[in-house]
Amino acid sequence: MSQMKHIDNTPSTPGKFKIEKSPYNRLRLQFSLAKIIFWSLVFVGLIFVFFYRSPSSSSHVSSDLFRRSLRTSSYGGPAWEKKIKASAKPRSSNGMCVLVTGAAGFVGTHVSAALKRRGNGVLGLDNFNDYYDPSLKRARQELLERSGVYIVEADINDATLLKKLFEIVAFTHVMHLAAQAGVRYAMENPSSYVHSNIAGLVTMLEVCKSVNPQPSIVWASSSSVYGLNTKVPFSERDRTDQPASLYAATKKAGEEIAHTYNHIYGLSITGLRFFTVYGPWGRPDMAYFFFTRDILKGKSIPIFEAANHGTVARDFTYIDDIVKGCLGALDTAKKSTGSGGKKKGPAQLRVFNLGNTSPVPVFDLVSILEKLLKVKAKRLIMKLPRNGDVQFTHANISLAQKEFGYKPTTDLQTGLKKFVRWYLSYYGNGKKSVQ
Ligand SMILES: O=C(O)[C@H]1O[C@H](OP(=O)(O)OP(=O)(O)OC[C@H]2O[C@@H](n3ccc(=O)[nH]c3=O)[C@H](O)[C@@H]2O)[C@H](O)[C@@H](O)[C@H]1O
Repeated sequence: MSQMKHIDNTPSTPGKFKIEKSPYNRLRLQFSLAKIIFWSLVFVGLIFVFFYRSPSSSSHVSSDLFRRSLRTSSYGGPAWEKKIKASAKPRSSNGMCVLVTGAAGFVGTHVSAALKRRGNGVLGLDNFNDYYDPSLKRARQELLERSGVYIVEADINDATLLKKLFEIVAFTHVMHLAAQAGVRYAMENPSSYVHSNIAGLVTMLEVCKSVNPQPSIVWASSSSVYGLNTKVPFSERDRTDQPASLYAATKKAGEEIAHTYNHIYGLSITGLRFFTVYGPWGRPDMAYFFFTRDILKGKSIPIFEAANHGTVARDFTYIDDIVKGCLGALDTAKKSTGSGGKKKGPAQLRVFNLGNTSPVPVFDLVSILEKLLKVKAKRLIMKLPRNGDVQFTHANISLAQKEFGYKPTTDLQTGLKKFVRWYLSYYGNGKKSVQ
């Protein structure tokens, strides 16, 4: 009888679901249905994740977007390629042809203009981000366009675009200046440093290693890699394993990444450790720049001092000297040895300090500005914040001097005079607002 009951309760065909008659079986059916629905959803979800989140498909998505933008906007098309070719064409047939990343930036603009002036082919690349007033970057772009340098508007993380640029032009050199700069901002927006200074650098090197011929690369490292090093003046042989800010750490990481790409792929790479570069068309986030703005506005300026009233000083380096250093590094860069992503032999790997060799206390910087602006500064003495600033920097430049005759010639007084003249002509007497 119990067996009968069992058989009776077992459905023979879907149409004969006697189970419905039993509350227990109804529950079991509902449970099974719920299980089927649940696992189906999980399955569909996994398929979704696989197709939409896998690196290869996301690169398809981005390359699709790129292709779309090639067709519809300023990217792509014969007119776009013509502009690129014209900008990158050297005056003489065996001349250098340089891709300058961060071309609308402070150093990028000056280096691009100098290269163009001496007859090199130059193409700029910049993402025009709003870390500081983008209208200043646009003004620099206009300046460059007037001298025949075209800037492609894109991010260095856009590998598809980078590859496309190398298809259009066989760049002999890359001057890689695009970066997230600023020591203190790294506390506010750390990921922007990883995005530009690490991921962006790797993207750029990946493209450079895979193209044929591989270009030689010169790129911007920073004096900040010396971090807590106390041995002065800073020499390239000194330790750089104690960065004091995330900015410094990403630049130091960049130097190690450069070693890897040189070692594995035969890329010729030169890193330049810039020491607090200043001058006309400079960066508004830097002290000399916003001190000028605030002194003119009658606002107080925070001047940092170290413990026990210790002097904070910088080896301020004028932009024209830095430009000479960049050109010297490009001119002495040997060819990369790899091709098609394969190393054929050892390649050049260098690091140079580009500083001024005479540190000046920030107090003196302010005194010089007061005289030039003819306005008394409202000084607000503050303790050096623990957010990345180091007490002093001082470059030993003998290596760059030996290798390409680097010799800075502008003292802070002379350089600031040129900066102030530019500032007043660009912004007026503090009336035009600086963001
Ligand atoms: O050589 C570098 O590798 C770096 O140089 C630059 O960093 P820094 O040398 O720190 O320049 P910058 O901020 O102008 O401060 C100058 C001085 O003013 C002091 N300072 C600063 C701000 C303030 O409010 N008060 C103050 O006294 C401050 O303590 C310092 O002593 C670049 O920004 C950076 O991107 C990187 O390229």
